[in-house]
Amino acid sequence: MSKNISLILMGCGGVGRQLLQHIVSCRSLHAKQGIHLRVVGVSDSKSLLVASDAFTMELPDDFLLEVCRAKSNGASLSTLSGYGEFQVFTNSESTKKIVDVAAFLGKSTGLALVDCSASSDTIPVLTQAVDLDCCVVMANKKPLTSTMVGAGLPVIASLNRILSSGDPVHRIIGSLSGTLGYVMSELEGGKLLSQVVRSAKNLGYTEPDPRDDLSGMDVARKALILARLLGQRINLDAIKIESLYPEEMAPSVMSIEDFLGSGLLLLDKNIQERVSKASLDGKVLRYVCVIEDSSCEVGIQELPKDSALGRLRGSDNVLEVYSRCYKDQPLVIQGAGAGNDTTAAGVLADIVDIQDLFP
Ligand SMILES: NC(=O)C1=CN([C@@H]2O[C@H](COP(=O)(O)OP(=O)(O)OC[C@H]3O[C@@H](n4cnc5c(N)ncnc54)[C@H](OP(=O)(O)O)[C@@H]3O)[C@@H](O)[C@H]2O)C=CC1
Ligand SMILES: N[C@@H](CC=O)C(=O)O
Repeated sequence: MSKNISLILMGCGGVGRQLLQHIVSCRSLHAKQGIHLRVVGVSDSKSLLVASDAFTMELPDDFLLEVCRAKSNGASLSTLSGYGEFQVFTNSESTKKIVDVAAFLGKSTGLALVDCSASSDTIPVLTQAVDLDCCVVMANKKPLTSTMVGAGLPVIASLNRILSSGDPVHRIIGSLSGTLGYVMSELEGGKLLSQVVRSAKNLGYTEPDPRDDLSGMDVARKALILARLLGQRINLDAIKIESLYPEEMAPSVMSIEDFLGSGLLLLDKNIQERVSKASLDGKVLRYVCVIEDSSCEVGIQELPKDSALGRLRGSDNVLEVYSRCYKDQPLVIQGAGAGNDTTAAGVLADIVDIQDLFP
């Protein structure tokens, strides 16, 4: 008999939909592993669909695939009402219902809230769910306690392993943004910033608003998660962050359409000059986070072309970890750092990892 892992998925964008597809396609693998992922609810920014009786029922696989189809076509989840045995809740009702289900399942069968949104609006419900003995698994970094640093890469798991062996980590330098890794490496080939940012968005690497990446905020959130893991007691405002666009192009001033259409073009020249200047010294630009002792900062650095970070291509993340054991030669973690498939696979691995917390 399989162990059931009940879950509610919040967010059916690129990552959330891919996660549902992975869950469905891994059914026989999971059956061999003695587990069954029971999806009892899914939500987007406007609605929640939840099995009529979350204790005994789940959303069937054909319905989960229908959710993926509808959401890829840009429809809201509420358009699926009438498809099967589930209830539909909207806006504030959704939060209340998730908390109800969490209260009911948290202490009985167990429940994981899986946050694949890109919103900080989920924080209150996540907090309440944890208080109700539920687990949380997050691709979303806005709650700042996510396990999602480096998309599907084993960054946090590796650091936890080093730290728990008593090996103190004293420095981390890394390119932790799939978007900015891709952007910086493509600029070397002479492409324009405006061109490569649009490609990164089309490839699914960027946040819904690419300014979340270009401002350095997405990297800063990941850096904060790592800095805290190393014991730094800091908040985001303690991190020095270099933004790649000026204040007058901030989301509060300029719409995303204007930014992508005209704002970005104004940034092309400056960054091209920086790329050319670095190249004269045999260097390349990389947007990195540097965490050491009690400091944490994120921004552009000129790095040797033939270093691990300098060789980075595409949306890879590269992280160099220096500790007592990895003193002269760092531990290097590298691989795809963005993309729906790899990120959803990482989320799925995190869900499977918490199976021991379910009865
Ligand atoms: N894509 C990647 O490579 C990586 C992404 N991540 C993280 O994964 C998360 C998801 O990314 P991605 O799928 O690309 O983003 P998308 O913008 O494609 O999807 C976001 C989803 O969240 C939904 N949503 C927004 N607010 C809420 C809310 N309050 N409650 C429930 N759902 C909500 C949106 O609803 P609606 O459909 O109605 O708009 C949408 O379905 C982000 O936090 C991102 O930082 C992490 C690592 C890599
Ligand atoms: N927008 C992010 C997605 C993953 O966190 C990135 O580019 O790294």
